[in-house]
Amino acid sequence: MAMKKVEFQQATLQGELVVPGDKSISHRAVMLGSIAEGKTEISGFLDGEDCLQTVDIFQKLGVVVTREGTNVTVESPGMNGWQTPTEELYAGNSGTTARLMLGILAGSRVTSVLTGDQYLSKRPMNRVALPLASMGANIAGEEGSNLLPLTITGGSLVAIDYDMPIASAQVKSAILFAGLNAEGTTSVTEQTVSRDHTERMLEQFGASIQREGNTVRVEGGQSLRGTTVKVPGDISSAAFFMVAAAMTKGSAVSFKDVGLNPTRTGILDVLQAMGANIQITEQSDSIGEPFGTVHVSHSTLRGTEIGGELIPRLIDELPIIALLATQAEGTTVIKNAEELRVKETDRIAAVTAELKKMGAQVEETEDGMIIHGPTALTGASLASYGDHRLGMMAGIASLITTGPVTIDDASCINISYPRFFDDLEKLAVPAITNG
Ligand SMILES: O=C(O)C1=C[C@@H](OP(=O)(O)O)[C@@H](O)[C@H](O)C1
Ligand SMILES: C=C(OP(=O)(O)O)C(=O)O
Repeated sequence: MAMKKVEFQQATLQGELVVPGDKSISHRAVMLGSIAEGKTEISGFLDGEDCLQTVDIFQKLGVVVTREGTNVTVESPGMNGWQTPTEELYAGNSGTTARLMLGILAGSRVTSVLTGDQYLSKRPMNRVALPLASMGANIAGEEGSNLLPLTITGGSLVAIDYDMPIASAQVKSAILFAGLNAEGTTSVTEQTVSRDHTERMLEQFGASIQREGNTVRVEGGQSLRGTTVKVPGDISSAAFFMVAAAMTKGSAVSFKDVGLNPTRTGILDVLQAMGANIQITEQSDSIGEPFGTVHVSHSTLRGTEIGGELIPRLIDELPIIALLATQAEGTTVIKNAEELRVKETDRIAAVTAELKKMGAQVEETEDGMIIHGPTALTGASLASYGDHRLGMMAGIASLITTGPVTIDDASCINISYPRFFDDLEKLAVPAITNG
């Protein structure tokens, strides 16, 4: 437990920030690099706990993964050359690791046991285990449980056509990974489009996939070859400081080389709809993923409605968006976000409870929140629930509260943004020196 007191006395944020590498892309680069035969060189890798857990799992499978800071090299014999692990494969707090590994291990030649921390062990795995079972996967829980720990006995799989009942890139990716090893052509159809990093990266590794409308098809039996992956900055991490810059007077921050994949940029749409000043420059997609520099500066904000197809495009940003809404004039409605209830914690209940402790006017609904603003917030003792996004929301809240914010356990922030407080201190200029 690392309790942390944060006091910024209504600071202003100014300067330039290079946020850490994208978490979703970092996981997938190590996964595909390990499935592929040969050498994969990754730069800009996120050295947060979640992605390091993915590295550790492949090392236990006999893949040589070496890391020097944010440069990672993966040397693999290809997935048919993996060794049966002698230890359990521990996914830590990472839902992405657990769900995607189920899809990968199901079609491998090894038997393994996948485990997770106390939070991950409560998160639903049936969303992947059931469609994988219909492909012939052998995944078994303890005494009939469908939660982690799960034993996966790799074996031959058959293709399926899967209509996704929920918008989840983790489910889509798990099925596509399994489809790579299945007999026939697997298709996944989404009602609402979720992040498409898996599809993009499969192509980078030499796989042939077909994308038609909301359907992706992958033919089984393809072999992948190692490649070079450049990971852009994580817009989900940048979102915390984007919100901070938008809501604190006098702030102006530039985010360099941040990922701008359209399936991830819902935060920019919301900031714009709320009246924030945003400019995007230096755009490029030379690395298989669009990226660029985003400039955000303070302005008066108004409430907005967030729901429908926008939700998967900003799902991890909703805790910090809820804080932003407390500073906007009028009402912000967040709906269709019931997926928040099965993240690292129930993020609807947790965000509502923590914002209320600071005096926010926020109401919990079944599938979201209703927030009225603007409200002056007061410092409070906040809980992170072991959830990195809650911990960072509390850290950013300290910029606008009168009095300090105390976070019961801030160590969970290392899951996705180990340098979070360093970056916060680097950008913060005490209001008093700014006049
Ligand atoms: O595929 C991914 O990398 C992720 C997908 C999302 O989860 P769901 O697929 O459960 O929506 C997101 O919340 C998570 O942080 C990362
Ligand atoms: C939900 C998240 O991640 P995961 O599902 O990988 O634990 C997140 O990073 O906010």
